[in-house]
Amino acid sequence: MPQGRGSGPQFFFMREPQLTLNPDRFPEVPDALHSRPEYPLPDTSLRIQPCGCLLVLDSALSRILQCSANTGLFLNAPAETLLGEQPAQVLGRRLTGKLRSELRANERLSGPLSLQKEIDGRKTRLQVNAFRSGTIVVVEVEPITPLGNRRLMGTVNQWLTRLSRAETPDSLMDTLVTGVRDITRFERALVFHFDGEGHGVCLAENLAKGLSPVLGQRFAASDYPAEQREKFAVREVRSIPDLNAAPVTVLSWQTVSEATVARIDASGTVLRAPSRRQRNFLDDFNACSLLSIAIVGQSGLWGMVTCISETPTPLPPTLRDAARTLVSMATQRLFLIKARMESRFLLQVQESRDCLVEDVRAGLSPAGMLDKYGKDWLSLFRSDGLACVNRGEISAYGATPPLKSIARLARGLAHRHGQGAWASSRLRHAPLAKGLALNGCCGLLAVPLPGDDAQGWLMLFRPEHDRSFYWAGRPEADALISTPAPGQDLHRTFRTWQEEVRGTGEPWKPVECQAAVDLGEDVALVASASEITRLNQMLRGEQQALAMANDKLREAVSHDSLTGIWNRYRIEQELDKELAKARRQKSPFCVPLLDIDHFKQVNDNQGHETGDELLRHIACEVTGVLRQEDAIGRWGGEEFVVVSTGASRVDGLILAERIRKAISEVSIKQLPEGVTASIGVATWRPEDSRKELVARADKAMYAAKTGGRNRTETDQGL
Ligand SMILES: Nc1nc2c(ncn2[C@@H]2O[C@H](COP(=O)(O)OP(=O)(O)OP(=O)(O)O)[C@@H](O)[C@H]2O)c(=O)[nH]1
Repeated sequence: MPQGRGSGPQFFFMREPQLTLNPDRFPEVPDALHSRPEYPLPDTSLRIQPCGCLLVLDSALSRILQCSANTGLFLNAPAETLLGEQPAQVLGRRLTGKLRSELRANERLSGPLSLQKEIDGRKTRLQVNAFRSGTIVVVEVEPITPLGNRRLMGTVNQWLTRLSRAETPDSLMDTLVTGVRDITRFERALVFHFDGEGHGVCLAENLAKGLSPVLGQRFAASDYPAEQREKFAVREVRSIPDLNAAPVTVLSWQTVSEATVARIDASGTVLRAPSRRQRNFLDDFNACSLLSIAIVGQSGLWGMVTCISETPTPLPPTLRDAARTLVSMATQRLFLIKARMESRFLLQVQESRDCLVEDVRAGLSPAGMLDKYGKDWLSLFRSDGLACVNRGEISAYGATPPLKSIARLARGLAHRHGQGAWASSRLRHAPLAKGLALNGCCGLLAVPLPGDDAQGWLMLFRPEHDRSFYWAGRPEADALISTPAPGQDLHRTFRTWQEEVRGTGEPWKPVECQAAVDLGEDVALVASASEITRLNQMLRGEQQALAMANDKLREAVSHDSLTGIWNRYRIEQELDKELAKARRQKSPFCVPLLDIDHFKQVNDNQGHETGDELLRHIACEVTGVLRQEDAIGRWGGEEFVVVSTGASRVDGLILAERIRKAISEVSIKQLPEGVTASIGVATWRPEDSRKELVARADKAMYAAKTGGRNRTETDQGL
């Protein structure tokens, strides 16, 4: 808390004005001014500080409509002699012409102008600032006090160089407060930043020995209402060299209508007298002088540099402008550093996204993505947990709420789908998390995954981030007095109050939300590519199964399931083909039909299984003794038909004997003595149908059976 150090000397600009006024109408004007009560000048509500004087001109800069009561001190012309006169009389023709031409196109001068006056026999340089406000022009005049031995330019340049070398916001702010204090000689220089709720946080401080620091303290938004902050972002500078210096009245020319007087808004002046709010703020610090310079970013007032002293601090416009130059340089540097930090972050996210997109072909599922990139993403987004809800499936990585809660969160977010990211650092208090187990997660950044089902989300979770806020005064108490009743004293006791903030996560930055939205788009892309890959794989699997089923079907249609050789249907086809060929080419062929002898006994004695095994062996052995171009098929039961293409009767007989021999050599474990077969060989005749041909082979086979079995007969003579 700042400590008082006693009151300082009176402000040096305060001199006795020359004008005399009615004390009833101008009670705040020092007594010396009230010696001419008959002087009927209309009062205005505007008061200025006595360190300069002010003129209000008409739009064409041809008349002085109003002026502060102290013009005599600075312009060598008492107020009553100026009202209604031409400004050129007091400002000179050249300066008035310059003002006129600059303010023709612009609202404000591009830079201050200067004026020289001889006051009390001494040449005095004055700084002139002017701006348009509606139909009037406000001109402020301040003396440029010599700075003695101070080499202001050199000092400013040194600080500008140091600011340009700062690499982090913290070092920049530290350099800024040190530089501004060095130039202005205030006792304390601070940087305040306004957070999202309008509270001011002291981020940097440079102060004289013996003063208590306020670094890190927070000032409630009610200390500096939003409307004031907005105005300050435009005005940019507030200077109060001496809070206790008596304000000077601004007087109006009698012919100026009351309506015009009422419309005059000179709140943009540097010289305007301190408001009650500013008085209270300075009282809190036991201070009596102030200089505030706004730090304005693209989205408005980011913060301000505030200098205060417990004693009056003369602040000639040159020093004020020098401090302003430092702040303006630091502002540019601050947003540059921030932009660089953000683009570094975005670049890292982009690199991760590039890797992810390369995985499109790999068909990485959401769970696979979290496994592969989860660690990187958590570190990039300063989070502890990640979840992906996609097509009803939930994948989680790191410290997240239970899957059930994630599903409920996704359902709660569903109506927001397509509206962009949803972020909270107080998840526990969000209606959508009501009653859910959160496993200590306090921050959630959820981005919708673009897609057909409009239900997908990428979620980032942050843990609880305990913080202690040190408030300069109790915020609730301030809120109570922010709209005081008339006459109520705005002053409050200045003391710090510690607020322990629990149950919240670290707030999400806008750039993090944007990066998460971009990442979500890629996650959705890879997830849908993975879905397509999965469907394709399924389709390929199904196609393979279908092909196998077709093969099996084809096999079943043409092959005998027990022996694996052709079945009757297929060997009949082969017979038909061979018959057609033989007819066409007049080429002979013969058909050996073989039947296992006493096969029933094998079944009866050794069992059906053994019978089957024997059939398989016989089919295999017989196939083995056939030529490549011959075909064999199971005709039924223990009967087999061979089609021996191009074979004559003799060839057929030789083949049949080879077959018979092969069968007689078949032996299996259960039937070591083996079996024999009887074979009937039919030879093609030109008039043959399939039926006739096979019937002759069958007859020949029966002849072999009846002839004693284990022998071959032909159809000769049949
Ligand atoms: N294990 C097995 N037996 C079969 C199969 N198909 C037919 N059989 C049997 O084969 C036997 C054929 O018997 P039979 O027609 O009496 O002829 P056989 O016992 O071989 O006597 P002959 O032909 O006169 O030498 C029957 O017992 C059928 O049940 C089969 O796929 N597996």
